[in-house]
Amino acid sequence: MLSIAVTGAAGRMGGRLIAAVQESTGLRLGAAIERPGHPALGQDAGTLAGCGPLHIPLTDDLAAALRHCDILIDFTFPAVTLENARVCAAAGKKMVIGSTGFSPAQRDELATIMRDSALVLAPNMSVGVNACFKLLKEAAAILGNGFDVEIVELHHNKKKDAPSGTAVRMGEVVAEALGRDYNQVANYHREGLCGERSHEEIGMQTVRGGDIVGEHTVYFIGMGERIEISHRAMSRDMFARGAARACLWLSDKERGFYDMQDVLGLR
Ligand SMILES: NC(=O)C1=CN([C@@H]2O[C@H](COP(=O)(O)OP(=O)(O)OC[C@H]3O[C@@H](n4cnc5c(N)ncnc54)[C@H](OP(=O)(O)O)[C@@H]3O)[C@@H](O)[C@H]2O)C=CC1
Ligand SMILES: O=C(O)C1=N[C@H](C(=O)O)C[C@H](O)C1
Repeated sequence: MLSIAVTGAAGRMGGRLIAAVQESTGLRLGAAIERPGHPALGQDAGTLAGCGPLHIPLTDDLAAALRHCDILIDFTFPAVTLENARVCAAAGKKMVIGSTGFSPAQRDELATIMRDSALVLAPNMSVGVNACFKLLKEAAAILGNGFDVEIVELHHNKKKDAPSGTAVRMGEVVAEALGRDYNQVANYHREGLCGERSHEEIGMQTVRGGDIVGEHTVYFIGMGERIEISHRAMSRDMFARGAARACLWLSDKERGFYDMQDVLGLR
């Protein structure tokens, strides 16, 4: 039985992660961590997550919590994740990371911090979105350069990063399949007399509002026809179940930097 620690335990994903861990054969919650000063500190993690008392109070002491845990699941924010990774690396523990919004430099820093351990980092842990990554690669390869690519993502009004990590990964997958450099061709902003669309660019559009869990559509727009590949998340549970699955998959990995394509055998 693997003992799992969850950071950001009182957050939107935190509760779903605790429930998914408790529901997974082979996993049990070992600790739930929140930031120092959080009003939920001391409350029972299971009760907070809505899955009944687990007699595990929320703590702000990650290092102490990790002593009796095997893997940390971290869905927080890049700067917090990097701090948590340092504590994990020092304790020789593995990580499953769902935080989004890492800069390339932060991603490199994470790889350096965790070089002697094993981690799964993925902007989206759902099976559906990971299947979409494969479909997008195939679609881009078939359609080639004859179609303009635009990506639109919709999320709730509390989301802090834009565009979503999933939308960026979708853009990277399509760009790579078309032989383009995503960082050169991504266009995040059109306003005023901005000129005609270049053929190579990939437009990235962000919508924020209400309680939308997460929706992504990639448009391949040609002359006289259009293909749309869409994913709609109806709840956060499949992200959490993906993270639990990643923990089980990591159990026999000593070191390495993986993502959900590895976990799901889609590479
Ligand atoms: N990979 C995937 O499949 C998915 C990824 N995500 C990503 O997960 C991340 C979190 O999303 P969401 O749950 O909606 O965000 P929330 O803001 O609801 O949750 C983040 C939690 O982390 C807490 N926190 C802040 N600092 C620390 C700290 N030092 N130690 C422990 N906890 C801390 C926050 O506390 P406080 O609010 O008080 O600051 C909050 O409770 C985002 O980056 C999001 O994009 C989301 C869904 C799926
Ligand atoms: O913040 C969220 O909510 C989500 N974030 C992830 C992302 O940025 O891609 C995944 C999911 O769409 C929900």
